[in-house]
Amino acid sequence: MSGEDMKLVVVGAAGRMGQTLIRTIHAMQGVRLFAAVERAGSPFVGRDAGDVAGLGPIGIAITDQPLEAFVEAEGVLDFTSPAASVEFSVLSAQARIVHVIGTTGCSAADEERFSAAGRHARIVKSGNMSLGVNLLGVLTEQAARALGAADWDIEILEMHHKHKVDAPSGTALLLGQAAAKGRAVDLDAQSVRVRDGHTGARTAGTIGFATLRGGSVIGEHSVILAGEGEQVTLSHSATDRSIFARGAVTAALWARDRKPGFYSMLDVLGLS
Ligand SMILES: NC(=O)C1=CN([C@@H]2O[C@H](COP(=O)(O)OP(=O)(O)OC[C@H]3O[C@@H](n4cnc5c(N)ncnc54)[C@H](OP(=O)(O)O)[C@@H]3O)[C@@H](O)[C@H]2O)C=CC1
Ligand SMILES: O=C(O)C1=N[C@H](C(=O)O)C[C@H](O)C1
Repeated sequence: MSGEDMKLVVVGAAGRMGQTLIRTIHAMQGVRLFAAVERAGSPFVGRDAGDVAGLGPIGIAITDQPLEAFVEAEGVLDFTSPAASVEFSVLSAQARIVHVIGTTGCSAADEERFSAAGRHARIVKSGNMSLGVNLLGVLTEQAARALGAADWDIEILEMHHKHKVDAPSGTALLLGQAAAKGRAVDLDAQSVRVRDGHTGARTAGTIGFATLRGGSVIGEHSVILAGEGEQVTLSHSATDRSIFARGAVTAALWARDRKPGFYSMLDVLGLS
């Protein structure tokens, strides 16, 4: 275990999560911001990362040269877009460093690329980096196992801010996977992602998703288990993005001394 502060790069530094990560690194022990990256052509390139994050100047100019930053750093915190995260995973494998990926909306092909990068990098990826949601996942799996599919219907409801581009949220899918695991079924085969028009009655055993978007909502998730004459609702409300940023930094510190691999927040939190 190194006694030095872990040198971290934030990619997507000017985004909602990028700025939160910069403030969180500034406030946490054991880590320091080494570089901040935005895409080539971004108006934020060349600006002071601390200024952009609302901290005031910290002497780190946002760069559009990720590899130069990665080879000198120990970890990357990445909340960007699926295409960007795939590119960054190739670079983090080249640099053989820690890569924490919070990006959602990734395809199965993207996941294969991350897994391949995990042969050289230490990748931690999760649709939600908060302790609360990962605990909710464990509770969802237990509830789904205990309440049988013949009598209990599972619906997952989420709401996020109006800027969010993917649906269902990564968290909703994480919770759906947990419910499917509890029921020992394949989520892809059982999920109902959209309902519209004359849908017919609900098929027993399916796991339904409903998506709401509006305003500045950071993240609201509920897992509803609906039975005859009673309902169990498990839910989580995010009121501050720092919960995701603290989780991401914790994941980077956890992965620092691990072997290359593809890990989840459940591994980091000891909930797997
Ligand atoms: N797992 C978790 O706990 C959480 C996950 N998320 C996920 O994180 C992602 C980002 O969310 P959010 O911060 O709200 O989104 P934003 O759009 O605010 O931020 C994304 C940032 O990444 C930048 N970016 C995109 N492509 C590149 C690239 N190739 N190189 C460098 N920078 C790039 C964007 O720049 P530009 O605007 O120029 O495209 C933007 O600044 C989403 O997928 C979201 O769902 C969010 C919160 C928690
Ligand atoms: O885009 C967001 O904001 C969030 N995205 C993640 C998701 O898709 O679940 C996590 C969190 O809910 C915020």
